[in-house]
Amino acid sequence: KKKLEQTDPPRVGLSKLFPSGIYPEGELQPYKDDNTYRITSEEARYKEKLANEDPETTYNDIRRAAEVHRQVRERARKFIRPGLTMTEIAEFIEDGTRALVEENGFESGVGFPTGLSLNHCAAHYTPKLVILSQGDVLKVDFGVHVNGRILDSAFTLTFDHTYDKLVEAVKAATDTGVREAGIDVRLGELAGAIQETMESYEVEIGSQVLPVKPIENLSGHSINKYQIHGGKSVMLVKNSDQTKMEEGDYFAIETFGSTGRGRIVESGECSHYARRVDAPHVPLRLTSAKTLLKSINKNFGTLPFCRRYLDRAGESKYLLALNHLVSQGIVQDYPPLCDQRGSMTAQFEHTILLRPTVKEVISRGDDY
Ligand SMILES: O=S(=O)(c1cccs1)N(Cc1ccc(F)cc1)Cc1ncn[nH]1
Ligand SMILES: [Mn+2]
Ligand SMILES: [Mn+2]
Repeated sequence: KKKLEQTDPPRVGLSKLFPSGIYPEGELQPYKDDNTYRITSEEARYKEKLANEDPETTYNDIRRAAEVHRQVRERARKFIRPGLTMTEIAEFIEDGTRALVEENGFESGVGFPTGLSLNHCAAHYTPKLVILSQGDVLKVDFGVHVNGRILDSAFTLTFDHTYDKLVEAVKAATDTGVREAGIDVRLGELAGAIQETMESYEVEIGSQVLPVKPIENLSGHSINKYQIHGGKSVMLVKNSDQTKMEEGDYFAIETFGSTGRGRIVESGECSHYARRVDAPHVPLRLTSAKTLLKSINKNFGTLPFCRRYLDRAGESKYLLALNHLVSQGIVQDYPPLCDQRGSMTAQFEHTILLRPTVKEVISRGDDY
């Protein structure tokens, strides 16, 4: 009997490819110095067993999300070529994600809007009527969730070799961040390690030699159930944040390098939003805001969404209501984050899990 395989474009739900319901573990990295445990190794193994005893546990959910991410991105990397529009690329990724994760209400689906940030723009940017060009540096950042466990991973695509050193610098810096992360590691220290790797690279553009700068006001972040930003941030430059990474934390380790200022500003029309987990219960005067909030709660809860997703959910003429929800602090806006025009930025991002006995790089693939 021929083995059932994934198609291209990707459309076969993963439950068909993994009938056992058990999804592959990510890359395991031992913690740097094992004696940092606050608990004995027997206790650690016992906790491990509890958390991992049957395939329906949390670990298995995010591993399923990671396998979807790997299979979609493997095909997206081949599909994405100059001449395509950003909308065609976003729809390829989201249609593939929805099919493979077998989208089903709040149990599984797209984790957040696909980010397709071009050139000097680093994050939260998905231009509509823009066509990809040969010289572009494209950051592809998309998410998959299973039962609210969000897999957040991103990579950079280029179509010529001009910025190879920038891409190499950021891939190395993200791998440093992944390698140095661990239970009890201080966030400020981890940022210093990332900065050191990033700054050891430079890019030769014609006769110019440009240093690769970490983008000082972007960061990695902890991730909670249905909450893309869990409250802890991993900056990309050394700082005095003594906050420690803790056992059981999920972290998105993402680094950004730039040939520009190394600093982003919010710029352009916002497309990414999310209802705040701690949204205040303010009485809404604007009826349209009340109905839009109901639609956001029904369709997305606290998962990030974008205007395309509101259209897809049947909403229309919602901009005033959306801006009102933002001004009332009920919805958080995530505008495009861009360095100076003419500069180039790159990104790589992995989601890791700090298990009691071992660090798991859940989103690791043979591509990055
Ligand atoms: O910049 S963030 O807002 C942030 C970083 C640190 C603290 S909050 N952000 C979280 C997020 C916001 C909106 C989304 F639609 C998806 C994710 C990081 C990120 N963007 C893409 N991948 N990862
Ligand atoms: Mn991301
Ligand atoms: Mn992230």
